[in-house]
Amino acid sequence: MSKRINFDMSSGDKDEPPSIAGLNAFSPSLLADIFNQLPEAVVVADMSRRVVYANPATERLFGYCRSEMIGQRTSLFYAHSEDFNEQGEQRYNPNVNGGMDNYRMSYRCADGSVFLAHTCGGLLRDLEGKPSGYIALVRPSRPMEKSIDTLQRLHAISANPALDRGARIDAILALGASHFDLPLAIQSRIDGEQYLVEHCVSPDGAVVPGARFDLPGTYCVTTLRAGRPVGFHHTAQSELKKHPCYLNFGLESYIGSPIHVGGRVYGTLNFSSPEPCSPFTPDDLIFMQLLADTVGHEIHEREMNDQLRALARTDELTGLANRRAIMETLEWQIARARRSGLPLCVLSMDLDHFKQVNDTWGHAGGDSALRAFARVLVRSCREVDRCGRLGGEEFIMVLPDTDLDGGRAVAERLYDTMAATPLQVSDQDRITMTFSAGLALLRPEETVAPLLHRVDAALYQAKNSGRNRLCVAGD
Ligand SMILES: Nc1nc2c(ncn2[C@@H]2O[C@H](COP(=O)(O)OP(=O)(O)OP(=O)(O)O)[C@@H](O)[C@H]2O)c(=O)[nH]1
Repeated sequence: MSKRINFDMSSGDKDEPPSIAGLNAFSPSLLADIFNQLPEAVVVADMSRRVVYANPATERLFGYCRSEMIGQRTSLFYAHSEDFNEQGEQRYNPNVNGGMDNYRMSYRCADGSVFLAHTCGGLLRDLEGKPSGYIALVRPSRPMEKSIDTLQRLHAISANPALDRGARIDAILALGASHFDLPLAIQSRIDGEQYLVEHCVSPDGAVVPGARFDLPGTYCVTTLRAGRPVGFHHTAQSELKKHPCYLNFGLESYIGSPIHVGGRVYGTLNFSSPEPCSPFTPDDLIFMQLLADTVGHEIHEREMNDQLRALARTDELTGLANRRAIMETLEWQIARARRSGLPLCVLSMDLDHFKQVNDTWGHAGGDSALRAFARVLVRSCREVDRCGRLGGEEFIMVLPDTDLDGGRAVAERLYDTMAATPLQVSDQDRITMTFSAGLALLRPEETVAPLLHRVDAALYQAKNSGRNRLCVAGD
């Protein structure tokens, strides 16, 4: 049968904290067991403020081993000696009436770095109520609950169908900035020695998407060299104090990770601040990796979607725009020409006697000729022109800001190039091929279908009147 214990939690007075008298008798090692497991640093000092106990979390947080702390004055931990004196007046003296108290304090680690932390501390009294010493619990800035909360938020962002991929990355940056309590958040793409900001959270607007920096001038060069998450919480106190990023931007604290996309290093995710912060824990670095992996996944998905979209709009054989893509371009260019009042021409082309190529050199020979013709088209047009393959041996060119004279000039150039460029149909053979073409100028108020109808009619006319020629569409 289990032993019943009276924890005596029900103090009659609601303002009094519950008593835990009896617990010690139940388990004398209880307090030590708890202190050993706590993520908070627990320091107990005697009446002269010399350390008599420090738990394992104190060693981790401050970087001293226990023997270096025991017997030392607690001034060892303070960043500023005046704080030690002030706390001695306010809290850590036998004359204070209150018990434990919560406050924030700047501390200094064994390596000289400084951090801010929440502290709960005050006077201890013995069983007779006489002052016996002092205790302080120093809480690292990110307790476990905060990490769980951040994880839940991260999941909510990734699973939110209302957010597009860019909005998700922005939301992850904001989440990471709040998690680490570092105001500047950047997702970068690395392009050679260039650091390109793709997404950022920058409270003062000092960094904007599209900004470029030399990679060696950023802390991320360190992260990329390490190939894993890296964090430093007080640059002035570290070997990075001569780093150009510190000299130019004065960023005291930084945590960052490489972003991997499809097995390659894409860029970095990083959070930073002009202020020093609490030292980063191993958990922080794991968390950093998790955020960077999530961003990497979003970028990978975006790239795959872009590739799929491009594939759905590309003619597989020639790499030109396919019918669907060229129709969209035409719609868009017609709307643009209406707004601008500038002319728009469409040139439709069909290789002559193409069937004979297939019959002589086989389908592969015909495919080779189609690819070679596509290359001629791409080489002959301006960047703003769009070439497409409608199917079979029929091709089209959309020529913005081009009148009929301009369209004729394009066609003539193509005829000259084709006459001078035999197309490859097999390993050994190249043949000179001709094509027939129809040209039409967009009329006011005309839409895609009637325009294409007129171009087709002109092409048909070119075929019927002997091939290897251009006919211009009339009414
Ligand atoms: N190799 C290859 N042949 C294709 C492709 N698409 C259509 N063809 C062939 O292209 C040929 C078109 O023949 P026709 O419509 O008679 O045209 P043509 O021989 O060029 O004659 P004209 O246009 O009147 O000068 C057919 O043999 C089709 O099978 C393709 O993607 N690859």
